[in-house]
Amino acid sequence: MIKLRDIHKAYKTEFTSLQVLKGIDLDIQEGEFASIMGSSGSGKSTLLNILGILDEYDSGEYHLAGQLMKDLSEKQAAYYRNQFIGFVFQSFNLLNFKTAVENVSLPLYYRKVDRKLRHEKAMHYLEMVGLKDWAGHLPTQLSGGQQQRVAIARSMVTEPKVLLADEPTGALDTKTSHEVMGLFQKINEQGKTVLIVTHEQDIAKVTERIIEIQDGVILTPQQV
Ligand SMILES: Nc1ncnc2c1ncn2[C@@H]1O[C@H](COP(=O)(O)OP(=O)(O)OP(=O)(O)O)[C@@H](O)[C@H]1O
Repeated sequence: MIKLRDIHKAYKTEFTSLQVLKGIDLDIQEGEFASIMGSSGSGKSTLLNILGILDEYDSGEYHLAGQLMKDLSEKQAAYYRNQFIGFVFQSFNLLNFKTAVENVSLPLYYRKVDRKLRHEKAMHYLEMVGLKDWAGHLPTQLSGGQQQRVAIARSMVTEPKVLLADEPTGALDTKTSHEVMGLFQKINEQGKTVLIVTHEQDIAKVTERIIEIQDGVILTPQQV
């Protein structure tokens, strides 16, 4: 599903260049449930943003579902992102003036899905995350864990093949974190490829595979 070869990425300003990814090689098979672990600044989010086609890389190759992701136009990038990727963020990124069901259905609005179908699908995914009865609530009326569930439902509503989550439990307490991880597990069991960035060992342990990143490279199993 995902194949990275010798990926390099630097953040450049006029006078400085910070090399963040220094030759990433990684294969993720369809249906995997994996986490990317590493200390702060090791390049986890940078890597996830490249995987999610939210950012570009400088050199190397990224193949998503057999397709090389390089020099894409805005339109092409949006196409692959919409087609393949769901994204969940640490800070939920919900619209506070929209209800839970409106938040979940928003990606379908952008896809010009008609109102009735949008609502049906959004309700289906809200039910999947256990929030059917909270559909009419605003994010501010929900707990952090509930808000993250809404965000997960929103990421699933377009039926992506790959779900990427950047520190999805970073703003949650331990109990709620494990409930949210249980939800990712359930989503993975339904056949989705799920990749989670975390710096917490006990969160990573929930996944089937832990990928360790250190100073811009992935450690081999022998190094971990
Ligand atoms: N847009 C940017 N412009 C310049 N430097 C950046 C940018 N984004 C990240 N960096 C720098 O790149 C390095 C890696 O950042 P990244 O966010 O990928 O690390 P991380 O492993 O996800 O860290 P954390 O766990 O703290 O989120 C850091 O030194 C960071 O300051």
